[in-house]
Amino acid sequence: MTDLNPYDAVLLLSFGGPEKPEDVVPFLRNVTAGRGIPDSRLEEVGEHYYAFGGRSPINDQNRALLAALRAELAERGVTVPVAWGNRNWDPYLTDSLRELHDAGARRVLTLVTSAYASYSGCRQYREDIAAALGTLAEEGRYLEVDKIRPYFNAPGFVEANVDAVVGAYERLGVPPSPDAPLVFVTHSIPTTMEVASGVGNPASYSGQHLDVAAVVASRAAERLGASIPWELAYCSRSGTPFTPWTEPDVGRSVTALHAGGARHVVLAPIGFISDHMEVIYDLDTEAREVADELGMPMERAATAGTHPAFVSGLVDLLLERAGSDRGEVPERPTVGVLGPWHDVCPSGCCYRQAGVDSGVPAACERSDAMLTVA
Ligand SMILES: CC1=C(CCC(=O)O)c2cc3nc(cc4[nH]c(cc5[nH]c(cc1n2)c(C)c5CCC(=O)O)c(CCC(=O)O)c4C)C(CCC(=O)O)=C3C
Ligand SMILES: [Fe+2]
Repeated sequence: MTDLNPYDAVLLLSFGGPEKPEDVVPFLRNVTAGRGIPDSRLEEVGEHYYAFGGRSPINDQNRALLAALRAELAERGVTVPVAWGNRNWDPYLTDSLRELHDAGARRVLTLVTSAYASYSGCRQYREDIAAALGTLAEEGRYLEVDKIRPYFNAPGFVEANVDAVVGAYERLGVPPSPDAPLVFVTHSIPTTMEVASGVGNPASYSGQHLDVAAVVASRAAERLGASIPWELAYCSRSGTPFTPWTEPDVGRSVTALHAGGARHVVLAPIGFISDHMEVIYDLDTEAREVADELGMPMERAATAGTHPAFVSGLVDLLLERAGSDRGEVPERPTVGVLGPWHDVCPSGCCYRQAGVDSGVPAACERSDAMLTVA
């Protein structure tokens, strides 16, 4: 039988986003607390949100994913509560965990809305979990939280992205070729974070993307009947101009492809799982302006969203993790060459800066037993 034992609750853990104009500034303060992001960048990012009525689509997308996960779990006979909590906005992680605790949960299995391993997509969420568990322990509420492995190379996520690339070329109406190349896009991160993401892992953040991109491109090419020239670009750089971040920016990439003779382009945001602000602003608004100015028809591939293969793949990962925890040896399917990531992070995994232990406690790693003693 399908069984989430020993876990008695599931938590969808995400970034959070503002829901109305008054939320924008306090949300940005939460995101950037102690991060050294210049005020000018914050004002600029605030404008992105105001341009969409002060509301990020991310919360509604998480509500939809939550509903889809509940339905898929129920379909498989798993009836545990499934909650949703955020790092930066209501519903906050601590409140969601408190509610789960008070409803009787003691062992919670988390999945974060970030598919790749890096400080921003892995350790930072684990730091938030540790902080929340600390707060709850002070209240006399004890919980243990585990997290599923990063799922960028899980078959369901990849299948959703293959469908998305095929769909984008169909809308473009032009087959893939050097005239119509594919640009995979993900969130830029500081190069120090990029280096740190590879320490103790089979590949760094960008290496993980390259591995998935190669598979997505070749499977989409098979379905489209033409090979796909592709590259990886980045969006949403912040920080000061003096700090190096992963490059090229997607706008530069599109411009360079045009200069090299391309006259159409497809963007595939494989770094993101839903059409949140980074996608609708940085790609659908900013990158589209670049393509429009060049007179280059552009299609943007869908994100995984609530694609059935993605949702059912996430449930597979929850069940897989439960099986491992029971001492079974479940299959851990992946695509590409890197293989499955660790279920439990090694203690030095995904620092913000390689070799620099910030001293901030992080949950879901090998040395966190103390945090979870009930
Ligand atoms: C790798 C990565 C992901 C993908 C993985 C994942 O999904 O987690 C991601 C997702 C997201 N990032 C988001 C929003 C923001 N990220 C910021 C800032 C930063 N992101 C970073 C990295 C990432 N971010 C980094 C290294 C910074 C610099 C500050 C720091 O070093 O920590 C800032 C501050 C202003 C700015 O500088 O842009 C904002 C507002 C939203 C919400 C969108 C919405 O509201 O719809 C989402 C899903
Ligand atoms: Fe971000």
